[in-house]
Amino acid sequence: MTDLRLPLAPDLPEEQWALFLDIDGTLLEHAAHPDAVFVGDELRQLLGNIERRLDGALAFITGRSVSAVDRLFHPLKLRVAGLYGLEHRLTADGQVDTADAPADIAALADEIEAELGGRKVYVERKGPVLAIHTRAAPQLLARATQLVEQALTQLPPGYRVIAGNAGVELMPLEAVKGAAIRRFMEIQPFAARWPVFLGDDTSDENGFEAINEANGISIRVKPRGPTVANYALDDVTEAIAWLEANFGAARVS
Ligand SMILES: O=P(O)(O)OC[C@H]1O[C@H](O[C@H]2O[C@H](CO)[C@@H](O)[C@H](O)[C@H]2O)[C@H](O)[C@@H](O)[C@@H]1O
Repeated sequence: MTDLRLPLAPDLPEEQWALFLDIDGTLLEHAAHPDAVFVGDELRQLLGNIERRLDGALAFITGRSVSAVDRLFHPLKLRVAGLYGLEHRLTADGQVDTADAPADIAALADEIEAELGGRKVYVERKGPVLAIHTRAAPQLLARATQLVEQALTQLPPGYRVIAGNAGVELMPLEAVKGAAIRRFMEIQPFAARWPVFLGDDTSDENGFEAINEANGISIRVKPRGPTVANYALDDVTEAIAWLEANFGAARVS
């Protein structure tokens, strides 16, 4: 991992780009609850314009489920890797392919919710992925992490725990953003383009690795810790301004 003092993302030259975007903390400011984020019409319009200008080579790469993404950005529908790549929608209007879950984690979610649910902790059930959000109760992050790590010991092999942004998530090992990006890069309209990925979180690091391997442009928004990304942008506002400047109305891919 490289130093935190990364150069700011530069203006990109005219090229055939493929753009991959994390959502929370990159395109959207964080909110107290996952459903409380704000998606403005300007952002919807910008993303729609970019999608057209890149001939469709734009995909969300997110920890949210595809259905949650569609609800947030409605009526805009884009290509998506949801649940860290356990779900894929390879065309904007296509079907959602979902990987099999190694185990049913609903009972574990019930147990964690029974202890923490009434204490401002939100247990987000995403099928094979479980997110415990402690943004509204930061003093319970350590306990939430402990409970999820205990849950891991009750599951068959094939799961891992990662730190979320103000929370912790339990997910299958196959849930990795790098694999999701590589999958898109094998198909049209992404193949043979130069990949760009903007993300802000630990779970985005492996996406940056996939981008770096392909000699693409990896950008960490608001870097707070070690990162393998090549460039940085200060915050969500700067990320959107950079997207507008490089892929928005004034530019053609
Ligand atoms: O991969 P991402 O698109 O960045 O999604 C990561 C997780 O984002 C959401 O949780 C985070 O954002 C919430 C809204 O700001 C915030 O309340 C929470 O504390 C954050 O962890 C989403 O709810 C998760 O499912 C995603 O995995």
